[in-house]
Amino acid sequence: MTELLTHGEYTAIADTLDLPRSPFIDGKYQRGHGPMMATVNPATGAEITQISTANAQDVDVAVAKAREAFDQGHWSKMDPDARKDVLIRLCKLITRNRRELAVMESIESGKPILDCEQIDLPETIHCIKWHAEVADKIYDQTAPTGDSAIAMIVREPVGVVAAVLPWNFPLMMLAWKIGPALAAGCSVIVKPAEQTSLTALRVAELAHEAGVPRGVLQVLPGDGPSVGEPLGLHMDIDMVSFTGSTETGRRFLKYAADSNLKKVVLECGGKNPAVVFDDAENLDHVAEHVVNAAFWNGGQNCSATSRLIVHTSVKDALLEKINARMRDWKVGDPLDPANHIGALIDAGHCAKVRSYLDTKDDGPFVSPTIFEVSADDPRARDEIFGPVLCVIDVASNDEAVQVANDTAYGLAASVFSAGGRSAIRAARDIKAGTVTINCYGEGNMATPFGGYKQSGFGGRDNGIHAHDQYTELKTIWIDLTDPADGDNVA
Ligand SMILES: NC(=O)C1=CN([C@@H]2O[C@H](COP(=O)(O)OP(=O)(O)OC[C@H]3O[C@@H](n4cnc5c(N)ncnc54)[C@H](O)[C@@H]3O)[C@@H](O)[C@H]2O)C=CC1
Ligand code: BAL
Repeated sequence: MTELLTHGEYTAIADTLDLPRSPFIDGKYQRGHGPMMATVNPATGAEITQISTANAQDVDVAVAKAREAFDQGHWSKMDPDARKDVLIRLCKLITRNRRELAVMESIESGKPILDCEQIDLPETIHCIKWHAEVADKIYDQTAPTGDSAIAMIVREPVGVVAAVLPWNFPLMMLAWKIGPALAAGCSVIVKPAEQTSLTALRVAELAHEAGVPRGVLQVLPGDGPSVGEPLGLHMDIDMVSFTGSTETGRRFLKYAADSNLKKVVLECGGKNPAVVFDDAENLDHVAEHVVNAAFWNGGQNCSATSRLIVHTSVKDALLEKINARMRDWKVGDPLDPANHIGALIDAGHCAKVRSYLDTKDDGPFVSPTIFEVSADDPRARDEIFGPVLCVIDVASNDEAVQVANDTAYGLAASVFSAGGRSAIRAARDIKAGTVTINCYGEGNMATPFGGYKQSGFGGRDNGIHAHDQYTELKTIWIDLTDPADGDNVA
């Protein structure tokens, strides 16, 4: 585990960061044609720097460069083991610069430095490495055609990919997209969320230093309408991989329909249940997982547990333990390694989260909050995306599963029960992309992540399955019959 520095040492690093300030296009930072945009420290409200943003004109240039790079084949047709080596080099460069990246991430996103150092940075490196290692281990197939033909089913990189990212895990979501996309041989244009551009820009620079050819990884900072929309509508982008709100995800489906039917993969919102049955064992363990799941990253996590659906018989005992644990979650300055919850991303988001709470305080910090509500209360139905846990008590285990499924979302869920069969039955019955039993988690890099219903569309991040997103299947049919034997035309 990364050794932490002191609050003062992190502040000193923050004061001396060399910050990227423009789009990264064609292997270098270039001034964009959009307006200058302030990037702001959510914890202090202070401007960190001004960033030159991209606009539709820059999107056109970046797409042309990405296409040129793809068609030249220096990356897309590079031997997979050579591509792997370059990506491993990138991981080494990220590791060498991890402290700088962790601080950059913390001051721009409000995430606790503790998480940046011990979760986001290690996971980012692990993700890119994992997919790099896959690059030279995926085999193509041949189909069962019989003796008269051989049909090869080959994977080819999908082409030019736009990765449109959220602000809640700027580096990790970057890695979830570029890891498999670059490993597959695609050219990638990243649009970071407007609140969090810095680390994506810096990683693109490091990727270039590692040997990723120019045009293969480009980063266009800017807002949704100025950069996201032209990417979504572009006629020469083959695919969009998006993580963010369901509302914006829906827009990308429309953009695709209105342009070139580009492939769209969406990882969207959630209202994720933790279901606690009457036979749940070790309520301390349950409380620990529920608290982590609800409040990690200030609840700004698409897979955060935001509904605790608990059998009446264990509710009071469990809530007592949850309340006791919540007190350990310190909220405050993200650069202080003692804090577990930093600042929420911006004032607009704080106002949204607070509109569900009774508190009248303001400022960027929101303390963890628990409500007991009925299943139809808006707090139990809307994605609040803050450190807020709604508790719904139920009279039976069957009712718990029914309430768990009573949502438009289906990203993640957890089931706590000592009964192996009933827990597995519940895991099968809950409509969600990831269901954990007697723990909370998103799986690991080897397991696919994505949602049912309005939580997702078109594919999965992570696991070998992520590579399916970024490849097309091509059939190459070879006729083996001898023309001299007669008419072979099917
Ligand atoms: N699934 C997840 O991981 C996330 C969910 N959310 C949810 O979404 C809510 C709103 O947060 P936002 O930052 O507004 O999310 P968003 O979905 O609007 O933003 C995600 C990305 O989409 C881009 N975008 C926004 N509008 C666009 C448009 N018209 N065309 C193309 N691209 C566009 C943004 O610039 C950003 O890069 C949050 O309160 C939360 O409930 C937010 C971030 C991540
Ligand atoms: N937790 C990973 C995906 C997301 O929250 O955006």
